[in-house]
Amino acid sequence: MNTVKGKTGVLLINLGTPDSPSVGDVRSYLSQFLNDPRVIDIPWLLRKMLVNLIIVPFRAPKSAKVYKLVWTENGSPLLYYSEKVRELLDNALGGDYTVHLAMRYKNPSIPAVLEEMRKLNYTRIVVLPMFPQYASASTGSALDEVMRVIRKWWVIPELKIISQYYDHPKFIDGIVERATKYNLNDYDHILFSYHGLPVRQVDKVYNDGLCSDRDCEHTITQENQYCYKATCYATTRLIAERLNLDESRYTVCFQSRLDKEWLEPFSDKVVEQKAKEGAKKLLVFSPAFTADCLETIIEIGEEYQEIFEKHGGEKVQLVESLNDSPIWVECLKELVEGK
Ligand SMILES: C=CC1=C(C)c2cc3[nH]c(cc4nc(cc5[nH]c(cc1n2)c(C)c5CCC(=O)O)C(CCC(=O)O)=C4C)c(C)c3C=C
Ligand SMILES: [Fe+2]
Ligand SMILES: [Fe+2]
Repeated sequence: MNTVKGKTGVLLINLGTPDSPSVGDVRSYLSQFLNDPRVIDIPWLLRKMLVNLIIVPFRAPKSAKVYKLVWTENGSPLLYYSEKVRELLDNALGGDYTVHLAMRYKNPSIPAVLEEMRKLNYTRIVVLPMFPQYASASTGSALDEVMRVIRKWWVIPELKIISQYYDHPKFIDGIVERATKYNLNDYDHILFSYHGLPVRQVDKVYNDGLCSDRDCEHTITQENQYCYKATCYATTRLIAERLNLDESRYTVCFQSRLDKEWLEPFSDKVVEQKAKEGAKKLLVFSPAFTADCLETIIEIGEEYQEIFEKHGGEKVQLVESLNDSPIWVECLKELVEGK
């Protein structure tokens, strides 16, 4: 996009996806992603060795196979839906705003999109990552990259940064609306499966002590308001309340772990446990993902289905992400307008 309608530029940011599902493109994506110190937060030399010599070479061919499964004629679902949302939000906001889209990793890149925005001389820029719950590895990294670029500009316009919005009424409405497609009573148990994080990353939110010293499963306070674990549980409580779900009917869990010391309970283990307890049908919400992607379509929709069947279950039903739903666009519009 190289024309400007209004005085405010909105920068939507999502995580990013490989340029294609080829092994080379997946390797290049994983390399950029996992060399980010906010993602693999270990000392520089150790990260370089671990990521470039072990994780990426072994993971790239395996991930490429899975990316081939998720790829459609429109390309990566994550990029496809993010671009649709950009277009819908641009229309919804009207003439005073122009909406741009960038990806934290690969393309369209944050530096390239910001350079386009710089040349448009906006009075104000609103930065809006498409992650409802703050995590340093997602929102923090996207904002870090935006600031790294903008700090070099001669003219720094008015900036508004939106760090999280897990409790925005329209975000919750959007997920509740997705659930209306399903009869909750048809399911033996419901999972709220969030992308996982290393435990040490949530611990770093606190000035002293650990996440486990707090009651992040049950309360949100000024101190834990940016703890990803606390906001995932808070998101779940807000959705469950609206769906009249008793606590005994659902489990919060964390998926996509890279090693053992990640947030628990692990989603794959909960799926297995529920099958062993006799559950036949599971419904799975994934409220950390605003667009369907590899982690929802394949990990939940296919890999968890296999695990569940192997242990006696029948159906794992994924609740579709917000994707390009009108309520999600309204939510983003209200966030930009400061509502
Ligand atoms: C909620 C948002 C996300 C957080 C927080 C996050 C943290 C995080 N992720 C990895 C490692 C991988 N994630 C991968 C894919 C992926 N991750 C997110 C979102 C968050 N990640 C999305 C939306 C996707 C899907 C992208 C797509 O193209 O569909 C992958 C790549 C896939 C694979 O090889 O399995 C990796 C690797 C870490 C290490 C981390 C925090 C420390
Ligand atoms: Fe991830
Ligand atoms: Fe916490």
